[in-house]
Amino acid sequence: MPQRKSATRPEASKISWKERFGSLQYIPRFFSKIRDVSPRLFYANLFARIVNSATPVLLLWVGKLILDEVVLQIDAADKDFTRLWGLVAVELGLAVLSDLISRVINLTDTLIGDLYSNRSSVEIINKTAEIELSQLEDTDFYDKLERARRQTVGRVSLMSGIMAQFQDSITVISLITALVVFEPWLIALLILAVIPAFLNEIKFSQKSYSLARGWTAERRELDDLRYVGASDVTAKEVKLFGLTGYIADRFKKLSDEYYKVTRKLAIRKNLWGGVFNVLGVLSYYGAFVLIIIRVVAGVLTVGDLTFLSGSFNRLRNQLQAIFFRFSQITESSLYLKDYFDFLDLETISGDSKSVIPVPEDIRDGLEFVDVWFKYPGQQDYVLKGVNFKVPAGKKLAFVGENGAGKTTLIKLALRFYEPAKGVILLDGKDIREFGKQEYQNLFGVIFQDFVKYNFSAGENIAVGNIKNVNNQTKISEAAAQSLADEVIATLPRKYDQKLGRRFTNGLDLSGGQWQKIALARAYMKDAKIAILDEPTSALDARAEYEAFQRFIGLTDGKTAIIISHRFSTVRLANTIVVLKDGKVLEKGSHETLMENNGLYAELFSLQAVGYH
Ligand SMILES: Nc1ncnc2c1ncn2[C@@H]1O[C@H](COP(=O)(O)OP(=O)(O)OP(=O)(O)O)[C@@H](O)[C@H]1O
Repeated sequence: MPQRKSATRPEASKISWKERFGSLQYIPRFFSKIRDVSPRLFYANLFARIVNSATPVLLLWVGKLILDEVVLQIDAADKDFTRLWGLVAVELGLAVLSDLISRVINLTDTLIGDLYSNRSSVEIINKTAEIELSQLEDTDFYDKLERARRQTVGRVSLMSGIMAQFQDSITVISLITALVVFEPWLIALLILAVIPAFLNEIKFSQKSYSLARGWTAERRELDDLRYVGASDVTAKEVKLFGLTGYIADRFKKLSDEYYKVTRKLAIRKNLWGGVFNVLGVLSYYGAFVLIIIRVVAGVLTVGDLTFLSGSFNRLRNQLQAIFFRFSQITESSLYLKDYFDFLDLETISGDSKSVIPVPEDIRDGLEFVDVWFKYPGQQDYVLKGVNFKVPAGKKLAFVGENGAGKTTLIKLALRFYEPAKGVILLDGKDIREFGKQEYQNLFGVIFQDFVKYNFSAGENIAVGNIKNVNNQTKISEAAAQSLADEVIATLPRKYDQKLGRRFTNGLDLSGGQWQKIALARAYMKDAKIAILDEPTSALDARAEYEAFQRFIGLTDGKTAIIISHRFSTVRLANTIVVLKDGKVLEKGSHETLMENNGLYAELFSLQAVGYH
């Protein structure tokens, strides 16, 4: 594995102040989404915050009145504590109320946060479904998706952050008003105390975002290494090949590099933060001394002293919190930009305006006419002028060496990608003219890398046509057709047996058993065109032969494409297309190809020898 040099690292891709603050424009859209999750909770939260924003200044004010009353009573000849106890009761009431409201705020924050995070996860899942495979395979795009996904939790704290900001701003306004009325010069001191710390905060949070963003790919690599090094899926190989040291080492190297840059930034941020904080403390004590002097001179009362110094201190802390949070908010809203960018992403090849209906029944067949294709961002063509036809109701098989382009042909037939040149026709019509969804619905496809869902056995079959997830008859029939019923009969909880090892009570199957389950998906829907891309490679030779014979028998009269490396299977097809380096080398029935004595005949004989 080539080691990358630190010099080639994306040294904190620069983000301008405009970009930084520009991202705040996403906040209204973000809030309207939050409100829509639950207007009741949202407005309750807002109301509670408004009420609670007034309590600090009220508490300080009542505290001042209490002290003044105490001083009054000390000197009074006729002591009367009625007012004093009344004030203490008010103070107590305010404190209890403030605590209760804080709890309401916390509760509604959590509830809205949970609801919103659930909803946005669903949104991301839905959006991903709309996106073209070619986009999903693009690294830049994948980074964007990654950032959007990672932020599900971050967005919740962003919400409470903004709400708290709103609440604190009201508190600050009330405290400032109190200070302006009493001692306006205190405000000047206050500005001196907080502005430098604020600028420092902004500067460093911007740097840390740039850094994290610049390192997205590396952080993804770290995640991947963490997964490879510590997962049940990889454990077998990692242990056997003794890879732990190698993986841990790679992880350590990369994470150390990342740590070094983040440490440097964290130290600088905290050093400067410390300096500016001292400035803040000095200004507070400056203000304190000035107030004391005025109290001693008799201009202010002792109550005023506690009120003003309390207000000043509270205001300083509150302002610092606001500024600190502000930089967090602008940082999170940069992620918000990633999230909305993702949601707003144009799905590239949407249907053209005038789509034509897909055929009810395939009459002519599926035809590739001089199809050329290369993967996005790649230099070389993977398909180079491919021509073949799957006549309606017939079975066609692809054979060819690894990497010849068989799966790519399927991806093109399914419109996951578009040909660079040439055209694919269904019943004589360019497949791009059909509505994509309707067109893709014509197919029943099982890929070689089919997904092993951590669902029940029944659901794992039903995914072939999820509408029928509750139709046990249909699921059992499909299982019987693919011989998955024999596998299911051995499971303790039969169709309800959870598969996979991820969850407790889950049961893993052998490769061949999984394939039988996956194969059953092909029988779940009455697809017009069935495609099996090597989903039977883990079956033993006899089982695969049997599976295909059944498949051909059960889909009699249906159009089907089969990819297999086993010639005993391939020969069952009506037409066989031999691919080599993205070109069709030969095509015809088994008999014709054997007579031709070309590559097919050679490979067939080679395998036949292997069987004897
Ligand atoms: N997403 C992709 N991006 C770039 N290149 C790809 C991608 N998928 C496949 N390729 C390349 O396209 C070529 C054809 O791959 P394809 O999967 O179609 O081969 P195949 O004939 O199905 O092989 P196998 O028998 O091993 O399954 C290969 O050289 C492969 O490296």
